[in-house]
Order: sequence, then structure tokens, then C-alpha cells
Amino acid sequence: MIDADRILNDPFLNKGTAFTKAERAKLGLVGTLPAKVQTIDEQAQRVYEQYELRPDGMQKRKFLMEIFNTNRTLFYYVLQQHLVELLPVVYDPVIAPAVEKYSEIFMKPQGAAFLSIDDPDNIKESLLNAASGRQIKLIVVTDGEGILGIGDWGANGVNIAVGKLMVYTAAAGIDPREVLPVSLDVGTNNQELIDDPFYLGNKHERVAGKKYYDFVDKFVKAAREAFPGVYLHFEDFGRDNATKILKEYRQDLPIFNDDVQGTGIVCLSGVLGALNISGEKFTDQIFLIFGAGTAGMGIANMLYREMLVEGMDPQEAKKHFYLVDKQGLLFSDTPDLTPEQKPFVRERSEFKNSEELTNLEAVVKAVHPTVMIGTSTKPGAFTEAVVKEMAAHTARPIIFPISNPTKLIEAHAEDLIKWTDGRALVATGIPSDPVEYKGVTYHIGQANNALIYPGLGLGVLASQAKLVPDELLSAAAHSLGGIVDPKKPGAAVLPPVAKLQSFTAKEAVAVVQTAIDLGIASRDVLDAKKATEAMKWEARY
Ligand SMILES: NC(=O)c1ccc[n+]([C@@H]2O[C@H](COP(=O)([O-])OP(=O)(O)OC[C@H]3O[C@@H](n4cnc5c(N)ncnc54)[C@H](O)[C@@H]3O)[C@@H](O)[C@H]2O)c1
Ligand SMILES: O=C(O)C[C@H](O)C(=O)O
Ligand SMILES: [Mn+2]
Repeated sequence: MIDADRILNDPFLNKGTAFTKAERAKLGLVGTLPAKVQTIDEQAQRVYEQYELRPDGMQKRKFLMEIFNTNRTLFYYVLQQHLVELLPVVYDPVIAPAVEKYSEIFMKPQGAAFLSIDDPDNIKESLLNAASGRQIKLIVVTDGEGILGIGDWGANGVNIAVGKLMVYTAAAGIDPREVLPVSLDVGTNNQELIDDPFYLGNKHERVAGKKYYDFVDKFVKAAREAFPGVYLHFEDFGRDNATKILKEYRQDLPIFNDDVQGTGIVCLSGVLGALNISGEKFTDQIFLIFGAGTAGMGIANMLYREMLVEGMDPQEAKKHFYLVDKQGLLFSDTPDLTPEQKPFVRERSEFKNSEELTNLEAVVKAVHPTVMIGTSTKPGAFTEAVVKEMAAHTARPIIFPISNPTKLIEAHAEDLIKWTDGRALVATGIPSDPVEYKGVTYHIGQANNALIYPGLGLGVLASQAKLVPDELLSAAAHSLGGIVDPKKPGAAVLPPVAKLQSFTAKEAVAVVQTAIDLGIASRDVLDAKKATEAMKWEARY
């Protein structure tokens, strides 16, 4: 006898009012549901109408999470039907307060694995328990140290892993049964959490150094043992750890850091899209990265690699980059440089006034960037003066203020369009409404890694690639071309989120083909399109 309660409470099995009469008879559900058998469309309409009644983003998100927790198929059906409207609610920017309030409004563990540094011997068991018999192919893991731009949120960070996985399924059709969010709870340095009686994570300082890396290593090994071949997506680790961990494992297993690589891909894609509009050459660009941290250096490396692919000499290519961080323009003698920043620093002898280059405006004046990307978490840093100075020296300034969430953005799209009299080619990390200016509607691309990591992931899973080398990242970045019509006035530099599912599929095929060409795909994978299509889960009963 199958237990009705168990079925109705299992989000992977439950269809609610959509169970047919025959299913109700077979599964012991007769009498446990109202008489009417609904279609998924009818259920989705009901859910959407209820959703609309909720007064704000957080309430809307909470309501959607209830659907997520009770009926995963219905949740994804509704999400895909209203993707443009719902994505900012389940993901960025509403995900930010949802992380901050995670412990206060804790509802359900949402199938996540919670791994504690104070209990390092039970990692594999914890992963298997959380998977509950499901064969996991994709893990999104976070240690919560650098959530978006809002900092250390400890174990509350698990919400970002849950949210990123929602985007994987909504955009790329990754089977939600095959994914696992993981929280590495190593403590927190956020005093607000330590003082919060409701905080659900470990109430001690973040463990660092060898003990921390050993714990990460145990997690990586246990995950591979529990789920052979699993693709590991790292999200929102701190600046000191993100790239270090990526480098440690990249040569051995399929691993991806979204903030480093995902952001790099989407920004390269956006720059290529912008140059498609302006007609300028990639190798003529001067790049200024404002906020040379995890994301900023991921972007710099991706753009740099593209310079080499375009045939530029490595030393010459480096000269096209300027990094600005808290210290101002980064020079070889600047204190506290990170290992990632060091290869891209400049010499003081290049400038007459190097001592003065301690703020963005002075640097823009001195180096005349053609592309300026903001990953600084410094709101409003791209001031009118900075932007006008940049625009005085280049016909189509490419400006991507991509710090998240909304309150941290370096400039708003509308201002950038106005300050440059419609010349700026803009993308933002959060969704931005189109800007009406002098009779033209400017569409604003969303330079958020969510536009590309689902397609890359689908490609990696479909090809069963053993590694994720630079060539796959490059294939992903180049796959987004040809979707936007660059000749249309006000065209966006990236394709619209409304088309996310179709360009994600295109991207995945490009990634699988590249994996086949490189010889890192599974031997059985011969046809990129077929392999990609075969992976796709659809939200239907
Ligand atoms: N749109 C996207 O897809 C995307 C992806 C990743 C990160 N981001 C955003 O980028 C921002 C940075 O994220 P991260 O993971 O790189 O963080 P990080 O902490 O690794 O890097 C931030 C960098 O900015 C520097 N910085 C801080 N204040 C500054 C200031 N006043 N002036 C100049 N530099 C300053 C820091 O020193 C650091 O080097 C966040 O807001 C995050 O949401 C966006
Ligand atoms: O989560 C996002 O919206 C993008 C990015 O990964 C970030 O950390 O800001
Ligand atoms: Mn992130």
C-alpha cells in the first residue's frame, strides 16, 4: 500500500488536483483530493492569480516557494510561462533579502545538503541523505561569504544555491530531480547573524586556512564519490577563496565558478554584442575594470583570452587593461594586490601623474577607456562626470554596471543613456526597463551570469565533459551572437531574457560540439543537438 500522505508531500511526485481518476485509484489517493481533476494549465492559472495578489517581492517569493515545496513540476511550469516577470522574484534581485531573512522565515530545507565544518566526517552521508535516493548530476555549492554584493551571510547563503538551480531548470530544462543545493557552513564573520537568536548556522567565526581548504576538499571528494561525474558549480565564495579553489580542481574534474567564469562569459558576450552594434574591432578596445575582485578579474581574464584568440601578442594585450579597485588604479607597487590582479597591473612610469590616479574619474581621464565594467559594489560610482569624461573620447562607450543587487549598482541605465546622449551601449546585472530617449527605445541587456551558466551547464552535462576548459567558456560566450538585430536603433547588447530558453539551448549545443571537438566529451556523444535535446526535462505530468 502506497501512503497517500507521502505522495502528496513529495514535490517530485505530487501533482495535486491534477492526479487523474485512474492515478488516484492506483496510488491510494481516492478521497484525498477534491473531485475536480485539473489540467496543469488550470492549476498554473490559479497559482499565477494568487501570486499576483501578493503585495511585494518577498511575499510573492514566499508564495512561489510554497508551490516549489509542494509540486516541483507545477512550479517550473508557472516559472517558464512567466519567466521575465518571475525570474527577478525567485532570483536576483529579490533573492538578496530572501538570503538576509532566510533564518527568520525558514520554511523547509528545500532538499539542500547542509554541511558543517564542525562535523567534517559525515559529508558523504549528508549528501546522500539530502539526495534521498536521487542520482545527482549538478551541485550548486556556496559557503555564503560573498553573496552577490551584500557580503557574508553564512548558512543563509543556501538560498542563492537554491535560486541558481531554479534558473538552471527554468532556462535549460535541467531535471530538478538531478540537482542538489549545498551549503558549506564554516561559520560567519557577520556580527548581525551571530547576534541573531534565529540564525540557523554555526555561530562562530569563519574558519580559514588549512582547516577550511581541507573541508572544501573533503566536500569535493565526497561529492564525486556519492555522485560520480557530478558537475560542481561554485557560487558566491569570498574573494580570497573563489579563484583559488577553482584553480585547485580545474585540471581534474568538471568544476565551474559562476562569479569568475560565468560573469566573464556574459561580459565577453555583451562586449561582442556591443561591438556588433558599433562596428568597432575587439582588439581596439581599452578595458577598465572597476572593482578588481572575483568577478572583475574573471571578466578581465575572459576578455584578455579573447584578445589572444584574435591574434594579439600577450604583452600587447595586457596593455589594453586597467584595473581600478579601492586603492585607485592598480600599479605594480600597490599594496595588497591579489594573485589575480598582479598580472594586469600597470607601471607608474607610464604616467606623469600616477600619484593622482586614486579615483575613478582621474583614471578615466588618464586612460580613455572604451569599455568600463563595474563589479565594485560601490553604488553610483559611475557618476555623470565619470561617464561624460569617458564619452568625450569614444563614439560608443560600452558601460556595464553589473554590481548586484539593485542598491549597489554603479549607475542606472537611464542615466547612462541620457548622460551620453544615447551613445552608450549599456548592460546591467539586474533587469532594467527599456529607456525612452529622444524618440528611441533603448533596450538594456542583462549582463547577469544567469544568461549563460544554464546553457554551459546543459552543454557540460549533455556532453558528459570531464573538464570545463577555456574553450568551452569561449564557445558559450560566442554562441549568443546573431539573436539581436544590431541594426535596429536602441538594440540591446545581449539577447532578452524572454528568449532565455531558446538561446540557452543554442549555447548548449555549441558547448557540446566544442567538447566533442576537444575530445573531452563522452565517447557515446556524437551528435551535439541530439545529446542536448535528450537531456531536456519538461515541466509536464
Ligand atoms: N551581473 C553578474 O552576473 C555578476 C556576477 C558576479 C558578481 N556580480 C557583482 O559584482 C560585485 C562584486 O562581486 P565579487 O564577487 O567580485 O566581489 P569581490 O568582493 O570578490 O570583489 C569586489 C571588488 O571590489 C572592490 N571594491 C570594493 N569597494 C570598492 C570601491 N569603493 N571602489 C573600488 N573597488 C571597490 C573590492 O576591493 C574587491 O576587489 C557584486 O555586487 C556582485 O553582485 C555581478
Ligand atoms: O546572482 C547574481 O545575480 C549574479 C552574480 O552571481 C552575483 O553574485 O551577483
Ligand atoms: Mn554570484
